[in-house]
Amino acid sequence: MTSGKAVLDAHLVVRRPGFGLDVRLRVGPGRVLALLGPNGAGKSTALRALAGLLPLSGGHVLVDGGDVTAEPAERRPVGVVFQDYLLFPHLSVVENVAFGPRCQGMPARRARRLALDLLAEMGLDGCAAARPRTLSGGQQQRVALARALAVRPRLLLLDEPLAALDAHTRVSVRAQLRRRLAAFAGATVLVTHDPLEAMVLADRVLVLEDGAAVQEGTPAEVARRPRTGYVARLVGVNLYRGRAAGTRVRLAGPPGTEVPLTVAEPQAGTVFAAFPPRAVALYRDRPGGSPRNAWPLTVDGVERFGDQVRVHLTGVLEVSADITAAALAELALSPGRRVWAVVKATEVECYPA
Ligand SMILES: Nc1ncnc2c1ncn2[C@@H]1O[C@H](COP(=O)(O)OP(=O)(O)OP(=O)(O)O)[C@@H](O)[C@H]1O
Repeated sequence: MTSGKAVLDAHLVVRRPGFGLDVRLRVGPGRVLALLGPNGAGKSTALRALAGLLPLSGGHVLVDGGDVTAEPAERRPVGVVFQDYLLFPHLSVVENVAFGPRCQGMPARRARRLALDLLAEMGLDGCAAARPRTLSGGQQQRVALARALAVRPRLLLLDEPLAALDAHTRVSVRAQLRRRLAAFAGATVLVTHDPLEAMVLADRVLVLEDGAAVQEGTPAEVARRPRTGYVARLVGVNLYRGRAAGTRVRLAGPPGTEVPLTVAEPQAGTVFAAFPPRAVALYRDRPGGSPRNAWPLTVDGVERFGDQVRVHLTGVLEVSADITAAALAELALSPGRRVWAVVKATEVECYPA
């Protein structure tokens, strides 16, 4: 969000030898922001700074307009779900959930009642007396979420919330988590390096690389118009930079060369041009009808995904193409083979850089 009342308004500056984080975050009521980025980008550092577990070198953290920058973790209206949940192994599930409210001074009976209500909401009533380690990964994740919500936070922080789960469990827990987050009235910041998790769970995505925000937008905007090679690879699109004059774009090719590209909508100046691998058609010989975006390239590698095949091509451009297994056999593609790659102008997304 860019205007209106923010639950979270933060400028996080952290400096340590060899690494600097400098990022601004605004999240409105009921909204979910995903911090997406590669290993070492600073995602966990940002989350720990928001939680008050790491001092800031500069900047501020405002929650509902109140300055909590100098407040210790336990005095902030913040609930945290850590990557490996960090449930207390010697406490029962209900005691785990009641722990935060007890620390805040709530009488034991009320804290227990609140914890039982939260567990019931999460479909965990039957597990209240159990020890956390006897639960499944998905159940532990829900206990961790209930524990974070028990302190009635205004800001919910989730660190790689699904990373500890196996792929099968992750799908169902992701859907449940999405529903829980939709019901939460405060602001949520979640950290992930899984683009699907960011796309499914968040309203907005902020991409962090090397301690700085390189892109922010809705999941659809980020996926459709990536602005860095990291994002393009994540969402699986071919991304180039070039200079546009009308519908003609000159892409930077190998050093000292330019590769012409035709796009559908006129543009001017420095642009990004992106197209998905499924938009690339491959031919053994130069196709007739002289399509304008046709490049002779060399097959560099072939990967199979079920009955789809991703072909990596090199030459004047690096291009990924998705074709069917049948097309792969028909074209007899293998590394080193020369092919023509063709992309329609209407398939290219072109936007200012
Ligand atoms: N406690 C620490 N002390 C010193 N340096 C640290 C500490 N924790 C992380 N770093 C360094 O700070 C930088 C940012 O790390 P951070 O863990 O925030 O990145 P991340 O985006 O969360 O990565 P990952 O996805 O691997 O968890 C990295 O260079 C990392 O090596």
